[in-house]
Amino acid sequence: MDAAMRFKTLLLFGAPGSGKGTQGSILGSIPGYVHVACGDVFRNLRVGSPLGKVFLEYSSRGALVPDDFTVQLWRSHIDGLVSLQKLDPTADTLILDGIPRNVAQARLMDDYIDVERLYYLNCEDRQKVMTRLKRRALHENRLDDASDKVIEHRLYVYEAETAPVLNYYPAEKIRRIDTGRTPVEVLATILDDVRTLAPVSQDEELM
Ligand SMILES: Nc1ncnc2c1ncn2[C@@H]1O[C@H](COP(=O)(O)OP(=O)(O)O)[C@@H](O)[C@H]1O
Repeated sequence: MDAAMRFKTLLLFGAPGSGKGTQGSILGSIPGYVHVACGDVFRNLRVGSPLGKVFLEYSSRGALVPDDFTVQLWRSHIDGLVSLQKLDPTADTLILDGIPRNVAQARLMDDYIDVERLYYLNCEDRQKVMTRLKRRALHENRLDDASDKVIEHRLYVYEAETAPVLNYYPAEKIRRIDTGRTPVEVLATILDDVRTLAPVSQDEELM
């Protein structure tokens, strides 16, 4: 893709259970913003399909799915949104959650996305994170968060493979947000910043 055609993108970044999905789905309901959660793209694969089997094989033990496979799947999901006209590459801003999850993915995605901000949702309280993940596992029937062992492994993978992504993007694009607070407070902090980046609407330009 032409470099000038890269998707304007805001990244939601943070450990499992840090609230990326909660914030992403709210932000994605704002006109002009489209939320894509990589985990949801995987979970929507049919369990019996070859791709669905690959996903289950890795996610059930809390491991990352291989990079090429992940970025290709993400890319075809995005292409699908564009062809269904749910995403307008010339006007919309992508809100990505759960991808890139390591530096190799960040590199593979550079051709497609222009990262304007990375919101680093950080929760110091590990116990709070464990509680959130277990509650979600019960509600959403998620295999990966059903056992302490798998959760521990997911948190380990985050520290070892995902956290280094923070050094990949320029520091001035990163905003660190404490997610020990309520979702409303976290949202307000993100929105305060998002509005400084929001494109001026055509109506305003005409005024
Ligand atoms: N970008 C990615 N790269 C590799 N694996 C991924 C990626 N996104 C999701 N997965 C797989 O899907 C699982 C669930 O991801 P996700 O729903 O984003 O969980 P959470 O937000 O709780 O971390 C991960 O543990 C991993 O196996």
